[in-house]
Amino acid sequence: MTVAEWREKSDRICTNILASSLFQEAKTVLAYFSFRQEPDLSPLFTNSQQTYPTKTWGFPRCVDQSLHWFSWKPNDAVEIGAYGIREPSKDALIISPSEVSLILVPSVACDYQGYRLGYGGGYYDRLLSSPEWVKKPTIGIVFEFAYLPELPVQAWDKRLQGVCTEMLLRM
Ligand SMILES: Nc1nc2c(c(=O)[nH]1)N(C=O)[C@@H](CNc1ccc(C(=O)N[C@@H](CCC(=O)O)C(=O)O)cc1)CN2
Ligand SMILES: Nc1ncnc2c1ncn2[C@@H]1O[C@H](COP(=O)(O)OP(=O)(O)OP(=O)(O)O)[C@@H](O)[C@H]1O
Repeated sequence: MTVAEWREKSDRICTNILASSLFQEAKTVLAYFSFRQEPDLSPLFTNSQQTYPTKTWGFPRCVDQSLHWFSWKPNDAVEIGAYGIREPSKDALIISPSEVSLILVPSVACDYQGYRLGYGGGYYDRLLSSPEWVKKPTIGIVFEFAYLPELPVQAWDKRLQGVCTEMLLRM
């Protein structure tokens, strides 16, 4: 994918997310800082869309085998964490599960059943198997070419409620 195509498709994904009532009604949203060539959601949480200060955005830090969530807003510090992925500072405000109304999940691929392929750390499967997170609305974020009829499923794989591509947001 060229950088221009990546930017264009990422922007369309952002537009689809912005149009959804689930997003519009969410006060606190968990997202991710794009790495490699994942869809880039940064237009949503940097100044351009002005979701700040109306929304609180949470981003993960990898701590041992778990994801810990911290708030981040434009101009806050970012650190380079495990795997070379950007992370909020560990001194940022902690986001507690009770305040979270939507999780945007980075995905290598998603299937029509909502099953997700990630980078193999098992982080989101572990997160979504714990009682305080299990009922949270989740949207897998993928480019259309990675939205597939069926992925191989393992016993621990958790289904996502929705999938968003540059073509559609399906819940
Ligand atoms: N942008 C972004 N942030 C994220 C995630 C993500 O998928 N995307 N994560 C989502 O969990 C966590 C990081 N998880 C990761 C898990 C594995 C690898 C990784 O480099 N895996 C090896 C293969 C390992 C294997 O298959 O056994 C690789 O891809 O070379 C990177 C990140 C937290 N933050
Ligand atoms: N609920 C869980 N409890 C303990 N271990 C788990 C759990 N879910 C997954 N794992 C372990 O995590 C490992 C990686 O899982 P998988 O390959 O599905 O990761 P992934 O979804 O691609 O990764 P990521 O979420 O980090 O992008 C597996 O070996 C699995 O044993």
